[in-house]
Amino acid sequence: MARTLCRIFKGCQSICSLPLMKTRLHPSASVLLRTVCVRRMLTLPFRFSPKAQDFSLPNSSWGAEMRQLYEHYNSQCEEEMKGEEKQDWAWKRVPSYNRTLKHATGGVYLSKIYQSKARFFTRNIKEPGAAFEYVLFVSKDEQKCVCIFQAGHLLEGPQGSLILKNHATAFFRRVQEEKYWIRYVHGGAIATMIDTVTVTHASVLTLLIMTANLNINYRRPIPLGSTVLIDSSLNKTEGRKVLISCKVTSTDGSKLHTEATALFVVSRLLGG
Ligand SMILES: CCCCCCCC/C=C\CCCCCCCC(=O)SCCNC(=O)CCNC(=O)[C@H](O)C(C)(C)COP(=O)(O)OP(=O)(O)OC[C@H]1O[C@@H](n2cnc3c(N)ncnc32)[C@H](O)[C@@H]1OP(=O)(O)O
Repeated sequence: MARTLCRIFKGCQSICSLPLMKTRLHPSASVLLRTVCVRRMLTLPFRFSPKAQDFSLPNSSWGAEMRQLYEHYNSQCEEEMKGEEKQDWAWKRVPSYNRTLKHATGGVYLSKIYQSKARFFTRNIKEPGAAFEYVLFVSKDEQKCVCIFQAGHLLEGPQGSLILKNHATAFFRRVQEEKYWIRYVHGGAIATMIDTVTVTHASVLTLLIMTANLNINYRRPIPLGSTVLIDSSLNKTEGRKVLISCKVTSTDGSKLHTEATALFVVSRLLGG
């Protein structure tokens, strides 16, 4: 018992010594310190063990569209990193792990307590491409975040028909044929991705936040297996509140699938 408590204490000490934890907001938390945030983001990968698997890297399940978009944004990151001035990047890919606590330096003691069957919700399916396949990029000025999301078969929601209304007769004749049905992504899965993207965006701006409100309008269903873009933009910050809006569109931007606003509240620990 005493040894366990000692371990917990040491674990807390080492976690609190992370650069992340050293960052403090002004008590009012109304001013978001851009320079601090940029420095934090640039040092992000070093807080994690090199053994951790980064799930935001391409894998065999990625379709052509997903790869193409990844190359597009990733090349913008690389271009900026080629130069001597490493801080002058336009976009940065956000690494993604399935066990944040385990792989965060110093987090080992905490993860032992939870004996770590715990997995990050969007990264808890082993089979690549089966569920949430995504990669996030944040922009240099921290006002924008973009996510390329490929929705896997385990995210099945409602079913719909490929047949247009004016072809209804043909549709009813062939209603038995499976090929006339299409599966769409579950609304809860879409909400999860919106929460993930907007919370990541808000995390770039400040620390220790919670989603307080998520308001979603589903405009057009997302076909299962398809790739979409999730764009988030900062609306405003007000005291401890960070308001972000988000759109889910087709990859060419022509179809609006979902739009949302999210409110995050900074923890009282930081916000006073
Ligand atoms: C290179 C990149 C680097 C970044 C890398 C980062 C990676 C990150 C990636 C991955 C990690 C992400 C992990 C995923 C997590 C996903 C997010 C979630 O799922 S969070 C779980 C669901 N949310 C909850 O369980 C909250 C439960 N609610 C609460 O705990 C409290 O209600 C809380 C904290 C939200 C607020 O409580 P109070 O006591 O601190 O604050 P009060 O005084 O109530 O509110 C403060 C202000 O906010 C307004 N407010 C609060 N709730 C509101 C609401 N629902 N609607 C509108 N306004 C609200 C209030 O009216 C008040 O406004 P006035 O200051 O008076 O102007």
